[in-house]
Amino acid sequence: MPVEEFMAGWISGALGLVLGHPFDTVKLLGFFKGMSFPIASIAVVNSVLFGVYSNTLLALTATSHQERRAQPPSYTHVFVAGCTGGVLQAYCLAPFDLIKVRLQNQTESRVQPGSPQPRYRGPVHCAATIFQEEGPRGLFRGAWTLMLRDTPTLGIYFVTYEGLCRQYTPEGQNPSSATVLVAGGFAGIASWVTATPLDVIKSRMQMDGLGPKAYHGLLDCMVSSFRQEGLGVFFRGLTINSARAFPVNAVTFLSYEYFLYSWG
Ligand SMILES: C[N+](C)(C)CCCC[C@H](N)C(=O)O
Repeated sequence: MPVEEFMAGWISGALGLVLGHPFDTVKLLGFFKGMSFPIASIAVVNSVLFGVYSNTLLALTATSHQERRAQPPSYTHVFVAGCTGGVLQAYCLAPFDLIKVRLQNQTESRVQPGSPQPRYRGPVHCAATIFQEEGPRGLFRGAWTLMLRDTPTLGIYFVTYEGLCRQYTPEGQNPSSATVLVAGGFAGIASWVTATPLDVIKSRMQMDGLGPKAYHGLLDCMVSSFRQEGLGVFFRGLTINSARAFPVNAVTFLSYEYFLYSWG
């Protein structure tokens, strides 16, 4: 199994995340809360995504990354490979994402004297507490929704990227850096726009392990969120998600292509 894609995915994911940092902190309101942790986890997760994507394409089309410019795979194959990468990355992401969401939603301040002790003192303490209070399966709370969020939307991600690259690149050539940046940026936006409704629901499911249960499952969470807050609830965070998605994914794809090119 070719491993360069895993390595390129690893490094490019980390680079993309550094750029996304300011956007994530705005999204959080509490600056830097829960942010050191995703830097480490995104590298692992992105490596799984790109590695599985590329190796699935290899299995489907018998072409390596280098051969694919001359013999481009069909969009159906790109979509299926993206979805496959999406399923596995969601599974790896689930516990990290849960911890991030729990830390982000903590309102108690750690620094102000006299304020109540925060429930979680940091990512490791958070993981240990969830494990103790909610059991090992508790660490995968919301994983199913995360998988539903990421599977089709990562298919869309790679199809958008490939489609835009092909559109603006003469046949048989490698896309220019500018093309990769723009295609990567729009791939991120397309993926996040379609992922946002389930992203909202996913975070609510992840928070639901604390205190009395508010929802009986994914469908119940969707219906009651809709009833209480209207259709707009499914688009919460859409603007900030898209604004963040462009630079993060432009850099992710550029560095991914760059590393594969220079190694290959
Ligand atoms: C599928 N969904 C849109 C949720 C995630 C796309 C992941 C791409 C990148 N790691 C990023 O954080 O933007």
